[in-house]
Amino acid sequence: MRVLVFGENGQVATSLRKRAGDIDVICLGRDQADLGAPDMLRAAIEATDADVIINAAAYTAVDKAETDSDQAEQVNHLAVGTMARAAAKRGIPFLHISTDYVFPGDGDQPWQPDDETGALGVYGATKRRGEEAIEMAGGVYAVLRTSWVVSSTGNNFVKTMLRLGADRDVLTIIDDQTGGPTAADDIADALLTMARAYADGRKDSGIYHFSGAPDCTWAGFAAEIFDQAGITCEITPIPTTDYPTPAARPLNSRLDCSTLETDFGIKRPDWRKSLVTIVKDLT
Ligand SMILES: NC(=O)C1=CN([C@@H]2O[C@H](COP(=O)(O)OP(=O)(O)OC[C@H]3O[C@@H](n4cnc5c(N)ncnc54)[C@H](OP(=O)(O)O)[C@@H]3O)[C@@H](O)[C@H]2O)C=CC1
Ligand SMILES: Cc1cn([C@H]2C[C@H](O)[C@@H](COP(=O)(O)OP(=O)(O)O[C@H]3O[C@@H](C)C(=O)[C@@H](O)[C@H]3O)O2)c(=O)[nH]c1=O
Ligand SMILES: [Mg+2]
Repeated sequence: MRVLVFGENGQVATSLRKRAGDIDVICLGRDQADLGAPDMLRAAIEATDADVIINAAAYTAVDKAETDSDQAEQVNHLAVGTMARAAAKRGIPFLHISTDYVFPGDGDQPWQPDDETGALGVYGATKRRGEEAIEMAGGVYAVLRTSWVVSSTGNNFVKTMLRLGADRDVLTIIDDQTGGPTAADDIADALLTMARAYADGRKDSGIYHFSGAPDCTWAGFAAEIFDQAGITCEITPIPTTDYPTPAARPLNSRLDCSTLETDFGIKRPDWRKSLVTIVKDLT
């Protein structure tokens, strides 16, 4: 089985190669497939002999997107539509990754895949338009919404905490945003399981949720990171209102992941176990 991946150096693309096993995973970097160049995307899909396509490339700089919205729109929406239409034309199933930031974050109930969206910022809004473009393309697809992605490569909260925690005696960390930290390796495993089902003939399309368990706040996440890394750094829990950022973030990022288990047998992984490997790699 062969999988064509858009994205090469990101957290999830790196994990897809690492976790491929006997699956032939071919990653296209910016030089081979720039998401700003629709012709390159169409040409790559027209030429591929892959059984499944996964898009692991995205504009993920949440705050920067507020002032760089044209670029975020191109990468997270327009390019995704181009890929999905080209995949539909070839009859190749298209797997895509989206985010908890498509939701407004009110309430305290886990979001269901068919709940009404309402992004608070440009990043989330462009990611939602990308999902809609896939739904409209008419092919076989699955969108996997995940949250709080961490790994031993790329930029993420674990790396930031290991860096800041080593330097400071005290850190103020948001304690009223709740969600599920998710290891890129676990996302890769989920996507490869899904890819296998589609390569084996699955025809049902849909949006699914996938995040690590248990849900926690960023302060709770930081505490576990410091604990595992043996870092002594006091955490002062703060409300979001004390941490102003260009983009607003959802307070409630809990994702109900049950349909992924029903349809694909994929359970929520314990992020604390996946974190052990990441902390080991980074320390
Ligand atoms: N990070 C997170 O916390 C979360 C991420 N997600 C989603 O998961 C998916 C994977 O995210 P993650 O692996 O963390 O992302 P990263 O930011 O680690 O990687 C994004 C990748 O996209 C590539 N990319 C960006 N712009 C372009 C472009 N114009 N042309 C080609 N490639 C481009 C980057 O390439 P280069 O290396 O060359 O810059 C990079 O390899 C994304 O869809 C994201 O929205 C969902 C929830 C949380
Ligand atoms: C560095 C730092 C961050 N924080 C907070 C800010 C923020 O709410 C939270 C996490 O910081 P980040 O910069 O990692 O947040 P952010 O980049 O918004 O993370 C998001 O990225 C996109 C791509 C997604 O799709 C989301 O699921 C989510 O993972 O921690 C503190 O409270 N104190 C600190 O010292
Ligand atoms: Mg970030």
